Amino acid sequence: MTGASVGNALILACGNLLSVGTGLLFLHLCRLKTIDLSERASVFQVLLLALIGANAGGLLGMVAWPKMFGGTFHEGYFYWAGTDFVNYIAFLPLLFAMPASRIELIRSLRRDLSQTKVLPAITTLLMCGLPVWTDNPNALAFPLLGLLWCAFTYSVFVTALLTLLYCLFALLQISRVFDQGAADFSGWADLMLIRVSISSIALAPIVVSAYIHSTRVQVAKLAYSANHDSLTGALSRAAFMEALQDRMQSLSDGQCVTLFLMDLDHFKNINDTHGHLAGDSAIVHFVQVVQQCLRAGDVIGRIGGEEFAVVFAEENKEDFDAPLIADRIHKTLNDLPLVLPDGKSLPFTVSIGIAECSTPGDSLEALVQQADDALYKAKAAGRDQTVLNRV
Ligand SMILES: Nc1nc2c(ncn2[C@@H]2O[C@H](COP(=O)(O)OP(=O)(O)OP(=O)(O)O)[C@@H](O)[C@H]2O)c(=O)[nH]1
Repeated sequence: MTGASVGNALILACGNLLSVGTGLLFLHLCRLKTIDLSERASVFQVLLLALIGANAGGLLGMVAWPKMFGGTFHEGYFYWAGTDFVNYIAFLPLLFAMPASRIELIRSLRRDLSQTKVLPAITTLLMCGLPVWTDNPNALAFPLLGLLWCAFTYSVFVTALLTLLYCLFALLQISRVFDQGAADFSGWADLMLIRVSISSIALAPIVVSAYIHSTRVQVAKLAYSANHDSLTGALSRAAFMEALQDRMQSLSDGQCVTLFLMDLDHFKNINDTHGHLAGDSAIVHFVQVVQQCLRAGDVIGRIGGEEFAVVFAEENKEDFDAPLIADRIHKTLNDLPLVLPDGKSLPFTVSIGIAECSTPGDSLEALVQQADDALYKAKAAGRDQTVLNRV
């Protein structure tokens, strides 16, 4: 199909198989199913994979080149290895950054190349005009600035896609200039050198993108652990107070902010009788029960050891029935007791203090104080019940 003789076609196919097979063997020996480009070390893995695969191809090139084109061994090695290296660097990042599903892929493209974010891609495209206009291979480094802007703006996948397009464009441009004799190439060595330089240029945006992505992932993890309780996943005290403050500030006429303070009853007994681990399980179980009784947008926080709070999403003062929700929590906790590892169930109860405020400008401290008073009353009245205070 390529016009090569059967023998040559066989050699080309063997070269590709050897190169790809060696790369796969490398992944297998490193116990890597794939390379996660959001890891910082991933670019070095891609580089190593490309070098190993390209060198395997180069070894076959040493044998094949003199037979096919009558050149020397070392020409065969450099041509073959260089071509494979550029191909690997162009395609591997895209392969490893490819989203798992087609839906994810389309979503990623839509998100990154939406009207508001398309400028870096367009700028890169325009920058590719300079090498075309000048027919000078040195100008092929010019679009790197645009690609780096893309790396700062887009996901690793979209950056890898744009980088691949740049590589294809650059390789075509070099071949065109080489074929026309438009530039001062002194032979295959120069051609290969510039191809390998293109792959180095192409690696730069991938390095930047992988670094930015892994930093974002780390920051998101840190932010999550700073704002959430590690045992239950509920908001931490500080993050909950911030959410409550936001709710109070966005309060408008006709709405109310409702705060639940909930404290597990005789929790010390659970720890003393069943051990601390059972106590931890009871805390986790309680949060799951409460979450079942809430709607999306309602926020639960862990305020202290066995004390929790809930603030509800925007509520219409007339329609919202806070005691009804509290009753649902009591009932669900009663119906679904914690089951211990030995199969025995461990029933426990909760006391709930509710405070509501419907006047914009009321203070958060007053609301918390009212809920705390209500909780104290619920405890004093015998526990396993709810008391409501209105600010
Ligand atoms: N297992 C476990 N226990 C906790 C945790 N945080 C707090 N506690 C325990 O919760 C208990 C709270 O005890 P108290 O404040 O006396 O309250 P209580 O026994 O629940 O009694 P009342 O609140 O008056 O009904 C203490 O024994 C704490 O050690 C936790 O994360 N895990």
